[in-house]
Amino acid sequence: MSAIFEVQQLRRNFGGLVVTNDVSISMAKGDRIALIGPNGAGKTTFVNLVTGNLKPSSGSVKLAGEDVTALNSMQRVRRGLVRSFQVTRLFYDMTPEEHVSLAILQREGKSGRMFGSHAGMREVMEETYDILGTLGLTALAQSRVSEIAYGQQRLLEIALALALKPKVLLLDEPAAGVPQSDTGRIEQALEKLPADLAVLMIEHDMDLVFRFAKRVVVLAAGTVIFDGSPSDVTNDARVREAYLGSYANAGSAA
Ligand SMILES: Nc1ncnc2c1ncn2[C@@H]1O[C@H](COP(=O)(O)OP(=O)(O)OP(=O)(O)O)[C@@H](O)[C@H]1O
Repeated sequence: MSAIFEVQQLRRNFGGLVVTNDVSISMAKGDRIALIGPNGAGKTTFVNLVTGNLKPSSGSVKLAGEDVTALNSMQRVRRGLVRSFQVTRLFYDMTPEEHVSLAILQREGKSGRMFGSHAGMREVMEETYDILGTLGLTALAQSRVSEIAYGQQRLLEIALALALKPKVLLLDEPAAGVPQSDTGRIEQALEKLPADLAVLMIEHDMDLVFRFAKRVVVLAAGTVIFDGSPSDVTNDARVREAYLGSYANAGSAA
């Protein structure tokens, strides 16, 4: 199958430090990939390079065959390369329904005006409730964000990303800060993401990684040291070494 998303030889130096070392990753429609690695491996830097928040020293990013390396992050979003929003960008006095419908209107370049037409409004509301349903948020559609649990706020971030109609969705630690008792809800929501959407997830919660991912890519010191099946990753000698090294150095690991 042809790649919907192709990163080739992406490299980023900070002074003499190579933080992203010629990373290549290719994704087809419907892929479910987890990007893991010890603390400081370069995962966040990689996502920032891919989204256009950071300029690479060399290498390229292609989306649906188009080279987007020279485009800024908004231009990439418009073409379908979307990263989940951060909870800090939610408005606590607004409802999930308002957040998602406004994101759809923004995508359509119609911020607010479409509410003038009944047909237009109905379409926006149908799409809003489809997306909220996918993420299990329908019952909370009209609650204030300040009243809903943190795990559900994180699901709303993903809802906002879906409202932008992504081809490729980058999820930055969707379970971070979520109590263990609520991670099942995140897992169920991720299972219901559109089947043809390509999803790359950075996550430290290994249970979630193993349940979600069909493929795991491991970064260590900016380099891809493993790209393969979840069943093989735990037995890979380089991966074990990278994690053991990070335990020894930092006392913790992803
Ligand atoms: N702007 C910068 N200038 C210099 N060094 C940087 C900069 N940004 C990141 N680094 C370094 O790049 C390395 C990778 O950092 P990055 O945050 O991408 O790792 P990470 O895998 O996301 O880590 P974590 O899992 O802890 O979030 C680290 O050594 C970090 O100190």
